[in-house]
Amino acid sequence: MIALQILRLPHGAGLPLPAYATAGAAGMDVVAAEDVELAPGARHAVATGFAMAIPEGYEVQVRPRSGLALKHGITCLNTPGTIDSDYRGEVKVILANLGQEPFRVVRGERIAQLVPAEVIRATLTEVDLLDDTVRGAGGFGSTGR
Ligand SMILES: O=c1ccn([C@H]2C[C@H](O)[C@@H](COP(=O)(O)OP(=O)(O)OP(=O)(O)O)O2)c(=O)[nH]1
Ligand SMILES: [Mg+2]
Repeated sequence: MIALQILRLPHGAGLPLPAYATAGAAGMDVVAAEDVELAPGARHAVATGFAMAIPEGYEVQVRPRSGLALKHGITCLNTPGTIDSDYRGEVKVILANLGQEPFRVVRGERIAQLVPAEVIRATLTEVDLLDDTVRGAGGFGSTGR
């Protein structure tokens, strides 16, 4: 459990803050703060009406909702979206319509979910040679279908 600070922005007035739908839900559902019509193939950074402060060492991932994906072809284009711990701007959900029909995003409807995660940072050491492995440079289906 981590504590997130959330700041409601003026256009988020009256909207529910992100919330877990059930006791065991992994993600907090996020609602849209604007109405948007998404044509097939279109994308839009949908306003959520809030900003937040995430503790250092964590991120928050923005993930699609499977119901919207399955029924309407609506996904988060950059899934999982990354909210950095030092970001203080409005959280936006980059929705894309991969379906065949126009999709209407309605203010107040749940469009995505937020999942906090621990961040492991790395240091880089430049070397002249990498160690040998059985896989070597094989990838992208090298082991068969
Ligand atoms: O779905 C998303 C993804 C990102 N962001 C915000 C928070 C994040 O901290 C910032 C930058 O995101 P990212 O690093 O993915 O984008 P970038 O293209 O690398 O932009 P930047 O140069 O600002 O890091 O944009 C969102 O609100 N929603
Ligand atoms: Mg970035």
